[in-house]
Amino acid sequence: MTHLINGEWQSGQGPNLTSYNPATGEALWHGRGADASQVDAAIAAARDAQLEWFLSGLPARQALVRAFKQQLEADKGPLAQLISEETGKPLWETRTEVGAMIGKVELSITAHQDRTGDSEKALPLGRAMLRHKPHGVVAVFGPYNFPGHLPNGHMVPALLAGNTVVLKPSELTPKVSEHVLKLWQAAGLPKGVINLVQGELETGKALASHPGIDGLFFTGSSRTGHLLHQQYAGQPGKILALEMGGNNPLIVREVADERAAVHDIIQSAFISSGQRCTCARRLLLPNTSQGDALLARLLEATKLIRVDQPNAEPAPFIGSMISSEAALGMVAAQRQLESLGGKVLEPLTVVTPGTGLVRPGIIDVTAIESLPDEEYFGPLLQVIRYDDFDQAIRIANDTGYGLSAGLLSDSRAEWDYFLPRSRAGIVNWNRQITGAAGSAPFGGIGASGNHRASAYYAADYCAYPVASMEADQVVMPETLAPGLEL
Ligand SMILES: NC(=O)C1=CN([C@@H]2O[C@H](COP(=O)(O)OP(=O)(O)OC[C@H]3O[C@@H](n4cnc5c(N)ncnc54)[C@H](O)[C@@H]3O)[C@@H](O)[C@H]2O)C=CC1
Ligand SMILES: O=C(O)CCC(=O)N[C@@H](CCC(=O)O)C(=O)O
Repeated sequence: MTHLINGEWQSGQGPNLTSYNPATGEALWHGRGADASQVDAAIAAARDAQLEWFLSGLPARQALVRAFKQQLEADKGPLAQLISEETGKPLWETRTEVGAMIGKVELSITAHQDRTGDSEKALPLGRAMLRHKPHGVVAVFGPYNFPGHLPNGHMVPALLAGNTVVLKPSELTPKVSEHVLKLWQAAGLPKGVINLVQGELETGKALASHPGIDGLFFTGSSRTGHLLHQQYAGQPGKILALEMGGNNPLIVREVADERAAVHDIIQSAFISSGQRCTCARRLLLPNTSQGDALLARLLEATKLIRVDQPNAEPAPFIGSMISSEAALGMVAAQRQLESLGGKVLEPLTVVTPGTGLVRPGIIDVTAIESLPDEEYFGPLLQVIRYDDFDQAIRIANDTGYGLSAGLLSDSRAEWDYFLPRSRAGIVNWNRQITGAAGSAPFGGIGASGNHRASAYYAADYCAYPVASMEADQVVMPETLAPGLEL
């Protein structure tokens, strides 16, 4: 059974859907996508459940998400194993993904109170109250790279605020979503409060364009986010939160600890096989002998990165990309950059044909006159050599995206110079640019997002403020406005 609608598991009525273990090519899960009538039914179920869910009160909603957290804690081994099988990410990494899902619960409870809590101020006659209300029924779209953590990052705050949810996960990771929904059910999920519709484009479009949703929370590619924005046009009353990709720069200046700099570069560029929206795509290195030395050391360290089956011992740093098609796409991207004048320094190569296992690559693109402003979503790092800091900052900002950016420099003055000039929502100094904290807001500008940051600020887009002036009785004011006689 594939879809959870109104508390019942159903088979799909849409096209066939299969998911694979990308590290082996083995099929993992079969089903059929939800067709438009099932999307309709999911939205109707969410609508029917919504008021009761909101009126159940914050303590009851907190109790459900905490019960879900307990289910996650009891199931963390199997869930990490499943995420690893369906995404190809190493087990150590999927364990951290499940840890992030668990951590999201208390963080979201705190954020809900902090960002959207109630408050009261005394007025001469009565009081001014601030409360927040849920939007109603919200659609959540998730990507494949964190199939547990990223949809969870929208759903937990949405539920706490009193919304009901229709989740459309990535078609590449349906098994993880089905499993997670079973944990929600084991936690006592009331029927209709979360509905799961699986499927590809047809399901996604039916959900995104449905007049019955009050909000759409999307994490995924910039291309899809832009399409959704167009579909949403003309509905100013509805909330749309877009978390999209990036073409993220990392600038290196003078650093004493070269080994630490190489570590931060590798963690920024290649973690999760480069399949993080925050990954560094462009490394800006000075045109100096220190820049040469750092590059040589980076190339050496990149050759030594262990790429292997996700559950191999000793553990690999990276496992498989999401699919063999994605791996071939990265080979094609490298070829394209090469044809434009890029020089391959360390080739990105497919390890086992027919799988998503690829070795990370590094390409010098300094000579390319018009470098494509593309997010190549995989382990391919573009190196750009620069002459001075201002030029480096100009190149770093020469992108329509604006998700993450970083500076590796032992100079505080350089950080103070960089920070106000950088154009991104996440800007780090002497830290890798991946691995953002859930206790901070998370989002980008330009083609990376629409100023509805998630993580700690997800609470903001899950509810709207209601301001009330209240008094316990109707009372006559002491003075009347001019011209009134009563
Ligand atoms: N800023 C952020 O927080 C993050 C951004 N991402 C970005 O996500 C991308 C990788 O994830 P993908 O799963 O490939 O993203 P994607 O954009 O292909 O898909 C995301 C979701 O949208 C659905 N979808 C695709 N086309 C649609 C359409 N025309 N109408 C309605 N729904 C549609 C998909 O089925 C999936 O559920 C990368 O670009 C990455 O940078 C990933 C993680 C975090
Ligand atoms: O939402 C949060 O709790 C923090 C955001 C987060 O987890 N970011 C990760 C992954 C984002 C991605 O690429 O999918 C990161 O910054 O590495």
